[in-house]
Amino acid sequence: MQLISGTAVAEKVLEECRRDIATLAAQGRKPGLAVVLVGDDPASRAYVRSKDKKCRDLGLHSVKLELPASTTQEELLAHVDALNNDPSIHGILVQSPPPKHIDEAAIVRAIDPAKDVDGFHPVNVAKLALEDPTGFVPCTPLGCQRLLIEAGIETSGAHAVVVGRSMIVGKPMALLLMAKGKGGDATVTVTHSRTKDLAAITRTADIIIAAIGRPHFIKAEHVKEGAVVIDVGINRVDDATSDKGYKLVGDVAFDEVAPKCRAITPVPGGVGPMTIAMLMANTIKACKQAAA
Ligand SMILES: Nc1nc(=O)c2c([nH]1)NC[C@@H]1CN(c3ccc(C(=O)N[C@@H](CCC(=O)O)C(=O)O)cc3)C=[N+]21
Repeated sequence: MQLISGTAVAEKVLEECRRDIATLAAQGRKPGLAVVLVGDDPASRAYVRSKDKKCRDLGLHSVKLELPASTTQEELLAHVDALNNDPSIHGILVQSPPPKHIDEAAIVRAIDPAKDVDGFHPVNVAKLALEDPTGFVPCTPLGCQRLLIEAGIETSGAHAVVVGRSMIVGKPMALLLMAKGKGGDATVTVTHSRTKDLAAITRTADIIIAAIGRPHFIKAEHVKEGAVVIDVGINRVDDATSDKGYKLVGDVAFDEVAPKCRAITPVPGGVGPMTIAMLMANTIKACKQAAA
C-alpha cells in the first residue's frame, strides 16, 4: 500500500510557485490574492489563516478581508467590485459558505472571471467543460488530479468513480478525469446520495474520489482490492483527547480501507494541503495571464 503524501506533493507545487514568483519579480510583478470571509465560522477562519500564512511564506501579496456576519449583499458586491478593479489583486476568493442571507451564486457571478481563482464562475465552469486551458479549475479537484499524476497512477482507460456531485469538487473532478491528456482519459462514473447500491458501483472502481462530506462513509465493502482512493473529506469530529477538542477525519474509513488499496491519501496531510497549493498556483497563473 502506497500512502500518497499531499504534504510532500504540495511542497513540490509550492517550489514551482516560488520559481514562478522569482521570474515575475524580475519583471517587476507580484501576484496578489484577496480572500474574503463573511462571518466567523471557526473552520473557515482556520482555512483563511493558513492561506494567508502560505501567501506570506511565498512572497505573494495577500489581502484578507474579514467582514461581519451582518454584511449585506450590496456591501459584499461593493467589496468584490473594488477588488475586480484593483490591479494589485490577481485572484479573488470569497470563502464558502457565506451566511444564509447572502446570494452566493450572485457573488460568484460578480467576480471577474479572470480573477476567479476558485474556478466557480460560469465562464470558468464552461472553460473546464470545453477543455480551454485559459480557464481556472477549482483548487481541490485540480489538487486531486495532480496527486494522481505525481503518485504515478495511470488514469487513462481507468474506471474512476466520483462519489459526490458538488459544484466545488464532484462535478469538476469528473470533468477533469474525463478530459483528454495527462491525469484524464478515464472512464468516469459520478455517484451521489440518490445512487442505488453505491457499493456495487464503487467496487468496480480502479480509482475512487470520495467527496461526500460525511465522516468515514466509504468502508472496506465499497472498495475492490488494488484500488486507488483519494479522500477529499475534511470533517471535524469531537475528540476529547485532542487539545483542540476535535480531530479531522476524511470521508473514508482509513483503517479498514487502506489495507485493500494500491494507494490512498490520508486526512490530514492529503488533499487539504494540495487545495492551498493549487490556489497559489492559480493566483500565479492569473497574474501571468493579466500581463499577457
Ligand atoms: N471559496 C472557497 N474556496 C475554497 O477552497 C474553500 C472554501 N471556499 N471554503 C472551505 C473549503 C475548505 N478548504 C480547505 C482547504 C485546505 C485545508 C487543509 O489544508 N487542511 C489540512 C489540515 C488543516 C488543519 O489541521 O486544520 C489537511 O487536510 O491536512 C482544509 C480545508 C477550502 N475551502
